[in-house]
Amino acid sequence: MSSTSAATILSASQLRLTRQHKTVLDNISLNLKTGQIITLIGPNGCGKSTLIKVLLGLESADSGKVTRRPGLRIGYMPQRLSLDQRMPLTVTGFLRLARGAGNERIGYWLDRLSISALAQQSVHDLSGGEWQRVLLARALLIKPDLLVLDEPVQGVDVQGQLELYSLIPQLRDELGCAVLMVSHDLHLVMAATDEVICLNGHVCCSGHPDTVSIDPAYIRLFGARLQQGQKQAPLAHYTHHHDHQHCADGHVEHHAPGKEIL
Ligand SMILES: Nc1ncnc2c1ncn2[C@@H]1O[C@H](COP(=O)(O)OP(=O)(O)OP(=O)(O)O)[C@@H](O)[C@H]1O
Repeated sequence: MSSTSAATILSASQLRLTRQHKTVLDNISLNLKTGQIITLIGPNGCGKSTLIKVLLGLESADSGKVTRRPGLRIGYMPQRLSLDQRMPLTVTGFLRLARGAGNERIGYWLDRLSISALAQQSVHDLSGGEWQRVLLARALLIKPDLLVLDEPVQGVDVQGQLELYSLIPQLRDELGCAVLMVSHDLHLVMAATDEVICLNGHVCCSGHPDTVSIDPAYIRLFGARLQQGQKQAPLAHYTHHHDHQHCADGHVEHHAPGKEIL
């Protein structure tokens, strides 16, 4: 399905949120359609997780509007999920707690995510990467219309990151859902996303990776492209090509044209 003709399932308009005198979200608007994969990127503390929580209705913005399609099923893989260490819980037991999770579906997703061998293992004994896959299975179990992944490759080794990112468009196709994810791994995520939104309190820049990747501004933002004959792209650098400055209290000071800050 072409994302331009697809239905909007979630939109945000002019979101603003301040916490302890710091502007965390400043005039954020976005539109997410069925089948679309949008990735939020930006430095630590730039508001990515907060934006996700506001979009999901877990936190309220001070102003602005979030509209979710009525009845929208959201599978959310949070950045962190603490479990009571004293509670004995196997992976299967944990997944059974998800809404609508029967043994057959649990078995399917464990197999699909290559973690069947962990089915009876205690959740407290999982490695970081294994736990991420279990959390992903949990998000998938509810047959989401929207899959929200907050840093899905945290604690995952490089091979595992490649596998997980290549899985995301497959899951989108299989479920016919939209995906909204947070990532720091620009070079890995480019192939697995339709649109990148670069956040730093406000939206610094955004666009389709194919278009953005041939734009000189993209190269300044995310590093050099693959050169002819080069087998591997250099790791993307996180640098901002800014026409504005972020002040300590979160407000943004704009500069006159020609006075850009790199
Ligand atoms: N309840 C709160 N009270 C005060 N400050 C908060 C609160 N919630 C978030 N913040 C601040 O808002 C900013 C954005 O936090 P957020 O977790 O959204 O960042 P992030 O982009 O997800 O960061 P990271 O990449 O490190 O996960 C941070 O500076 C954080 O300290």
